[in-house]
Amino acid sequence: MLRISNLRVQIPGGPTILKNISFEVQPGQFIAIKGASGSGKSMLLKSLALQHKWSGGSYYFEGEDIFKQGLAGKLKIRRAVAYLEEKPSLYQNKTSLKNVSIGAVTQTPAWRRWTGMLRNDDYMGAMDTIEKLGLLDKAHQKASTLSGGERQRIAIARALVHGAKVIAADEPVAGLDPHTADRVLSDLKRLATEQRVTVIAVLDQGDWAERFADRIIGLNNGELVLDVRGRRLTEREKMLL
Ligand SMILES: Nc1ncnc2c1ncn2[C@@H]1O[C@H](COP(=O)(O)OP(=O)(O)OP(=O)(O)O)[C@@H](O)[C@H]1O
Repeated sequence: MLRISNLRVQIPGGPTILKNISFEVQPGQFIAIKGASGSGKSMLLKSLALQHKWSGGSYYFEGEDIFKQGLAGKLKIRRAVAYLEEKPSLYQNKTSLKNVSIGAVTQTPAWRRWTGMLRNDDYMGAMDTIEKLGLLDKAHQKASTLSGGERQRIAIARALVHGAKVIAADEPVAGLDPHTADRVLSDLKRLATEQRVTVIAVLDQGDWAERFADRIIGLNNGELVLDVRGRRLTEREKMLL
């Protein structure tokens, strides 16, 4: 579904943040990214979502060479790969439902952001997705009153409603209590197994990666040093990170 070859990100006149990163991603996989602070985890997710410029490498999405397609290719990725920040930005004064249906700031025409108007099919689709994430009782609550875990799940619903096939979540459980973190990751896991949504999440703390992911990718100093499937990391592998 995604094929990344020799991804390189260099800051102009500055350091190289990612070097020769290559891997493939299948639909429905739940991939955890691990690595020390500054190893390039966020940059990798941003690069996959084309939120940061690539300095080199090739990017195939569903068999098509994205960079050869110019703007059309970039728009495809922007739609298909949703980058979720650690603390998702929501419109605080709008309800969960409006946040989910209006969409992310970058994807929404200005007039819809201002009016908050919804079409009927937007409304139904948004409510269905909110229900799938177990937040039906929060649909009409203002975003400013949601808990951290609820905000994460509303951001996930928003991404799905707007056509995301890949959720690239940057530390989605940082700062959440264990019960809430479990809930967020269980929802992501369910989306992966039942709806074939691909999840790529930075999961650095505790054993979340081992518990939820079916694959762990490890970064060290901008390089991919581990790609392990279906098992825990060995002590020797942990030393590589
Ligand atoms: N725009 C930028 N300009 C210069 N350096 C940058 C830029 N963005 C990231 N970096 C550097 O790239 C490196 C990797 O950053 P990144 O945020 O991807 O790390 P990370 O693995 O997510 O770290 P953490 O776990 O601390 O969030 C860091 O050293 C960071 O300072």
